[in-house]
Amino acid sequence: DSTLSSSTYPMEGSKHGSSAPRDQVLRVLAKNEKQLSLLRDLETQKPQKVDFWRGPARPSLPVDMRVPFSELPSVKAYLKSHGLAYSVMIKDIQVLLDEERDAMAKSRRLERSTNSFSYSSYHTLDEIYSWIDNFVAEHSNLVSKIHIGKSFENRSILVLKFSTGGPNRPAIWIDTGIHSREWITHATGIWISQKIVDAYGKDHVLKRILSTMDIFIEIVTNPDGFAFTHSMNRLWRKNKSSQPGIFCIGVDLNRNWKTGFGGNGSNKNPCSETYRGPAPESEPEVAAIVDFITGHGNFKAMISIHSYSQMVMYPYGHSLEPVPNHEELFNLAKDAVKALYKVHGIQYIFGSISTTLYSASGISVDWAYDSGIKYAFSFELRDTGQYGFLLPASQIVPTAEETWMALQTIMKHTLNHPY
Ligand SMILES: CC(C)C[C@H](C(=O)O)[C@H](C)S
Ligand SMILES: [Zn+2]
Repeated sequence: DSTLSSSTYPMEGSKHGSSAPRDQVLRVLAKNEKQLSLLRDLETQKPQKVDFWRGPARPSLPVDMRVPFSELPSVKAYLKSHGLAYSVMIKDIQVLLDEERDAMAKSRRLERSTNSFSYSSYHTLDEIYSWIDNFVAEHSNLVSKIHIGKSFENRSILVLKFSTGGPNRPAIWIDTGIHSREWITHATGIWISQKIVDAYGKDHVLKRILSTMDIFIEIVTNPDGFAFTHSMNRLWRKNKSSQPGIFCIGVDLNRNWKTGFGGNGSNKNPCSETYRGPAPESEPEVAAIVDFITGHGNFKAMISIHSYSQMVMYPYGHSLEPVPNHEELFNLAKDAVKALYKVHGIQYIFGSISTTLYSASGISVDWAYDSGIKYAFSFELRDTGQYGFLLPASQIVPTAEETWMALQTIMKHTLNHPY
């Protein structure tokens, strides 16, 4: 029931998927709008020929697309016939998938033998949920676990609350994993959670932040999709909701929010990777967050973390209209990117979503902004395409360390600019 003909990768057990995919990821440099629209046409063909890892945005930004092995000849011919220059970015996805799975198996053996948790490895949903229980039990003075709802397939949706007391303090929201294939984001969310409890006693900025504000982190924002990336399709992006009579599965949870819902930059085709769903907040994973944040009523910042491309962006995605405090957000994004760069020399770009990347409607940070949360950002973590979503586990800690500095910059600004 995947939207792409041949792209299932049974991860557990079998060495090679049932369909030995040998899919490739091509990087296409479109010279102009005409060429970009030729690429967009590829997505809507039946059966879907390509899965955009980086969708058509602007001529200066590369388009990365995964092509099933069986479609490679026709897609390459299509590109050539339209004068679309391309290079092979990943020549055989299965090699990276095998390396990733072997690394996880090795780490799992070590974790079990030493009864420890490795912050430099990727984990399954069950491993993350049991880490959450141990983590909360170990740091109950600072952390608690909140159950904000159930996913479409009835999995618990969990949020970590970091608080030093006081009812309903001004709060900061961080979510990772809304797109299930963006594994570096869950791993970063876990590392950052650990960093908060580690640094709380020592880091004076963090101490100041937690003396007046609460921090909420939702690590697995799309649990059904995440479980599916481990079981059947590592490159799954959406949730797993289904509708009677509709063949394709899943809604893009970052197109299902009310603000700008249905605009261009989202797709009404259920087989599209950016399918917005039948109605705003139709998806339980989105409704749970909306209800929680609205019910709390005192959130001052939202940071939604994605991968990949190395960007820090702010609203709007659904319109080219600058938001009222766009200058403040531009300067804050610039400071965040500078703080990030200082750690490992990784260069991010920044700006508003619609001008920096592409128009995207029904996204979480536009909803947050229009709900009064003035400091709303969407991060795109490493890398810029060498590995894409299949970023090696060796880059988890370096990525998390630099992301932490960007987050601290935004949290400090929020603390110093109460509203
Ligand atoms: C704020 C938006 C544009 C983020 C983007 C997406 O949801 O498409 C990620 C890169 S997947
Ligand atoms: Zn994403």
